[in-house]
Amino acid sequence: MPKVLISDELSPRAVEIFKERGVDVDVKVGLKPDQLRAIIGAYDGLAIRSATKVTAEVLAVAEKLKVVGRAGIGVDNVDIKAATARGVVVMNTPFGNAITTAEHAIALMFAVARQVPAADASTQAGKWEKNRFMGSELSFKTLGLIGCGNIGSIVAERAIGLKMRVAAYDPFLSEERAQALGVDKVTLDELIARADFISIHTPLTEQTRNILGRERLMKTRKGVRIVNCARGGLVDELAVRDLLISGHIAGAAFDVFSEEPAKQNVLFGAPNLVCTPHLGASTVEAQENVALQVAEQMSDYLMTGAVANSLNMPNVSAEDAPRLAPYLKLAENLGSFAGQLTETGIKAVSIEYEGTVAALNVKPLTQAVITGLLRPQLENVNMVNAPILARERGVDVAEVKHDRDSDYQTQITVTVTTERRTRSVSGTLFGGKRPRLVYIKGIEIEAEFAPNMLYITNDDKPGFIGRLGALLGDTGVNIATFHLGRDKPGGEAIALVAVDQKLDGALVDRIGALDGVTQAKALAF
Ligand SMILES: NC(=O)c1ccc[n+]([C@@H]2O[C@H](COP(=O)([O-])OP(=O)(O)OC[C@H]3O[C@@H](n4cnc5c(N)ncnc54)[C@H](O)[C@@H]3O)[C@@H](O)[C@H]2O)c1
Ligand SMILES: O=C(O)[C@H](O)COP(=O)(O)O
Repeated sequence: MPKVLISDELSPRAVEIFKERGVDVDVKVGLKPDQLRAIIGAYDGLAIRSATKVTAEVLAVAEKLKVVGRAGIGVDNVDIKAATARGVVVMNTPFGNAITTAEHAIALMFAVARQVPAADASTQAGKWEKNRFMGSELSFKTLGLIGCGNIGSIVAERAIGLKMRVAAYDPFLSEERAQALGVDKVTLDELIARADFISIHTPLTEQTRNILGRERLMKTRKGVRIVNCARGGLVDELAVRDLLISGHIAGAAFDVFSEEPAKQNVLFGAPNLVCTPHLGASTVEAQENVALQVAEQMSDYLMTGAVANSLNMPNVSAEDAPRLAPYLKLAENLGSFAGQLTETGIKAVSIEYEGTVAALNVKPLTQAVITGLLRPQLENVNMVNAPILARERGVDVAEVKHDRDSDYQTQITVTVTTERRTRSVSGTLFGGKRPRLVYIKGIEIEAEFAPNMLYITNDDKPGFIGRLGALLGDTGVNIATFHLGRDKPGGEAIALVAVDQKLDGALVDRIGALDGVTQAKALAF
């Protein structure tokens, strides 16, 4: 039974879902980094929000970990590169809290435009300062959105409903989408020059860090109001403080901070500042959504191999997962076959899909081929890190789908090019389930993959089979199956022999020395 650790506050729905789906679950919230490191080795999955930091150090000791599930959107607290390198799938729930967060941005915009929190504190302190709190209408003002993805788009729709004009800066926003939303697609400079309100909705990445830095903030319109419901680190907090004090910025609302929990921050105490403690996603509805979704996604992955909303793996739907399972086995075995026969550096691999398989989502199959191909050289390779490891090693990977009839109803061909040669191997599924080799180097041969196999190439001359059989018999090796193929009579022949035990190196050398043998290799699947 796979075991998951929930290390941040999640709706209890998550625990229910994990249990219903056969996943064991522990809830341990508020662990310090060293406490997390001490226990993470026991878990197959880790479910988090934004508090737990999934660092390279944590991942290094997460021996069994297969999946990190983020109940929410931002994954800047997960070292995705390190997770990928260790073969850990990282998934999030990209939509579950988007409406809630957009609503919070709108709420903060109103709060800062009408100084609601300060007016509330003053009123409850019995001051009745009716003339102190002069606000600004939102209607007909320009809202500048930096980032117009899921949350930014919802903010845009709501703002348009409030009669605001919306200008959006987002390099990935198409003109058509902007038109459909009713927003002006602008450059960042245009946005800075036009906006009365600026709301930021990008992830925190190396490109977006400090996107509202001091220089840019100083170019904003005097009296601008700024809302950050995305991530600390996107806006220069010290510059905002200075500009609030100077009066250039009329108000600012921050839900997120460069360091969280933000017990102290340079912004605190600045005039017309509204702060909330990272509450963007904190509604009952959003928390139910993300907890349920993350538990479903993680359980599906652990129990069936289905992958949804992953940031480092191609998605595999729950429907596709059982259909792909036998193909994954075939793909990995074909890659492994090629990898075990490859002694020198691999320069390129081409994976061709024909027949039924070509209609499937083949990305995971390609990753399975690369996994099998690299495993003889790299022990820790798996489907998640295989593409990166291949890229790091300069292996060019090509994936081709053929719309043509093949000899078999479904066929995968793996062609590996090394410095010395190009070798191809093809396989199919018998009965839709059982992986079979059907061609090696273009030579027809039909064989199942077995745990222990002997691969031999030899000259097609009489007497070889007898000599091989005698040697195996004399050394007590039992033959399970024996398959032969050749390119032409008297030409190059291949023998693929499944045996009942692991073959030792000395015996393989003796086989390699038999008359007519050009190569002998023990293979394991
Ligand atoms: N305060 C909260 O509780 C809370 C809740 C949910 C999400 N968030 C934050 O909000 C962010 C946005 O969430 P989302 O669901 O809209 O994500 P999203 O991926 O749908 O949208 C992000 C948008 O930012 C754009 N973008 C990327 N780089 C950019 C750049 N350099 N300049 C301008 N735009 C850029 C992308 O093209 C994309 O359209 C999340 O990454 C998360 O950090 C915060
Ligand atoms: O990225 C997110 O989903 C939000 O920042 C929410 O974070 P939280 O789950 O810690 O509230």
